[in-house]
Amino acid sequence: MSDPIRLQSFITLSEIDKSYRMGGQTVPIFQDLSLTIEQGEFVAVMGPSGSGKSTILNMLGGIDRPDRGKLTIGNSQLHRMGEGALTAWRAQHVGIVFQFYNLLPMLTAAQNVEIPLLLKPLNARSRRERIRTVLDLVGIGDRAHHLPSQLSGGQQQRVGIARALISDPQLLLCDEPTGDLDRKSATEIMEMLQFLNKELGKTIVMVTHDPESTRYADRTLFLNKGVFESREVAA
Ligand SMILES: Nc1ncnc2c1ncn2[C@@H]1O[C@H](COP(=O)(O)OP(=O)(O)OP(=O)(O)O)[C@@H](O)[C@H]1O
Repeated sequence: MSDPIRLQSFITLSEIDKSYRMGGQTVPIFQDLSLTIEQGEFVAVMGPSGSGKSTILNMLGGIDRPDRGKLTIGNSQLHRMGEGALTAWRAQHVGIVFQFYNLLPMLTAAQNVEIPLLLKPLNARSRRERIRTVLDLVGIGDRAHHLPSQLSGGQQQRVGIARALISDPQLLLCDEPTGDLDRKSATEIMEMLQFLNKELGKTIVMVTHDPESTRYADRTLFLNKGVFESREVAA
């Protein structure tokens, strides 16, 4: 018998309103925004500065909350969760990859990757094994004891991806993952994300300004002033 949960979308934003308070004024970002993303999809989001791309990523990561509407990811109803529950949910279900890597400069690659595990009840050996596994997976097992300053931009981003993967989340949120990289490193990082999507089944939502990077996605969404435009991408 088919499992009805599997027939639902993995991510559903339904009639979302979101605004910010600025100097006593309310600035609306989204009104009635709806979107669905399937499990295992790789979705790119493009759009001009200020169109709301980061706000969407923040809501999907449980960092920011909608003012109104429903946001479900898997079986979790994020719009019903308080801050503590969202933090716990994020630690288990989401990995975030940043444009400027967000690595701590005084920690080695392995120590940076370990950070999300610090609050988990794991013994030192399983911790070390998991770290080694993800560093090998992203191709920098031989750089485990290097500091970020001893790594190239592409290698630092691999450490960032390893840190995002360490808790084995279903969802990866990538905020301009190639924005700080030259073309060759950008291509390597996009091939890595494609591998994680196609081979490991990670659902990926990636904000990008780089049309080349969208070629790796199943679907590209264009956001303009808080509204998704329907237009085709020239691959
Ligand atoms: N914490 C906040 N307080 C007030 N306004 C905010 C806040 N965060 C975002 N905004 C506003 O919301 C709008 C959307 O911002 P957002 O960062 O989502 O855009 P973006 O598409 O990611 O832009 P960029 O490409 O420049 O990063 C902008 O007008 C921004 O000024």
